[in-house]
Amino acid sequence: MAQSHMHDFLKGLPKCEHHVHLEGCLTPELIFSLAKKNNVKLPSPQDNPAYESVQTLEERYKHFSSLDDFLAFYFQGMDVLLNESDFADLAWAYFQKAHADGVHHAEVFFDPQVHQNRGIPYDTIVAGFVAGCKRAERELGLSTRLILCFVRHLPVDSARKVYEEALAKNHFETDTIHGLGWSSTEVGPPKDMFRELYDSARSKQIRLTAHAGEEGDPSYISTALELGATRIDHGIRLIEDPVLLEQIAKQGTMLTVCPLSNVRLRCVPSVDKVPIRKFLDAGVKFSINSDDPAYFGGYILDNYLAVHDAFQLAVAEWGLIAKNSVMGSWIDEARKEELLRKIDEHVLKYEALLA
Ligand SMILES: Nc1ncnc2[nH]cnc12
Ligand SMILES: [Zn+2]
Repeated sequence: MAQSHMHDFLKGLPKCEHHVHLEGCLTPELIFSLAKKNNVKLPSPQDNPAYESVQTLEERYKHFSSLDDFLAFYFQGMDVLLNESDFADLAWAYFQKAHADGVHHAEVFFDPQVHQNRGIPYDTIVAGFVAGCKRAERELGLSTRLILCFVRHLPVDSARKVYEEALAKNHFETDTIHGLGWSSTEVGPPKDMFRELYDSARSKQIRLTAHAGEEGDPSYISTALELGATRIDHGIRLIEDPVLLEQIAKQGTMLTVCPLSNVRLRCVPSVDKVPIRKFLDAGVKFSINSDDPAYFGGYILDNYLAVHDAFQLAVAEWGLIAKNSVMGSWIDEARKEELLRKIDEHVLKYEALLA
């Protein structure tokens, strides 16, 4: 297919995004403007991480040496979020961009422990993000899911505290928060540090996902599965364990792959080394996602285009990826049917266009 047609096809292909951190949508422009509005003092150019200007920050983002090097900037950037409206505006900015990129359904992560640690109340964070989600549903027709992420660099006690607060407020039963994940630094803290919390959540039928197999070896993935995760965020190192790979393919567990993130965080040297072709050949289901688009040089469509550049997938293969993304979403059957139909129509139109 001609390149320009392929761009139009991928832009219009109905997408689901399952792996995007709302705090990872905080662009350098927004960091500097919110710092000014909220009177937050950013670290000086001599500090690490350093904040001098939008341009120097953007430049620095091109040279992350690892996940932890990135996380220092990611957690620092969040300091500028103070008010409910800051959280709502951040989510809304993401949803507008996602909608323009052809996203119909978005499942978004947030890291409440990190905000609570700097004195922001749980209610401020959740009310702001929920408002952004509701606005996207109302004004853009997107369906949304909000996933609370435990972070691996803070004590389990702080995760327990936020989990208990969400439970006490009935946020899981009222579809305010639709599931739990874990993220942040991978190698170092105990692999199963959230065992007790995930056991409890599992007994309450709360949906579970987990970041695993990004920098960490495949045993991080098997631990996440053992603790009850039904999706794996990243999971690219699955390719190093053929037995686990076969098990995941057989179970139909979906990986939420983030190609541009993997390159920026040096998990792979280039997009063509993300195991897209291997996953397709092995029947491993995956979606393609942006992770932290403000930090990694692209939103979801940029990730789709980068994968296409690297792998030259056929229209039918893109149709399969889009449909697997729908099937791996935490939505009801009717919404799944609706999105699957839209994908079929879109694929048919482009096949016909080029026949
Ligand atoms: N890529 C990533 N890996 C782990 N934790 C994260 N938090 C935000 N982005 C992340
Ligand atoms: Zn992530």
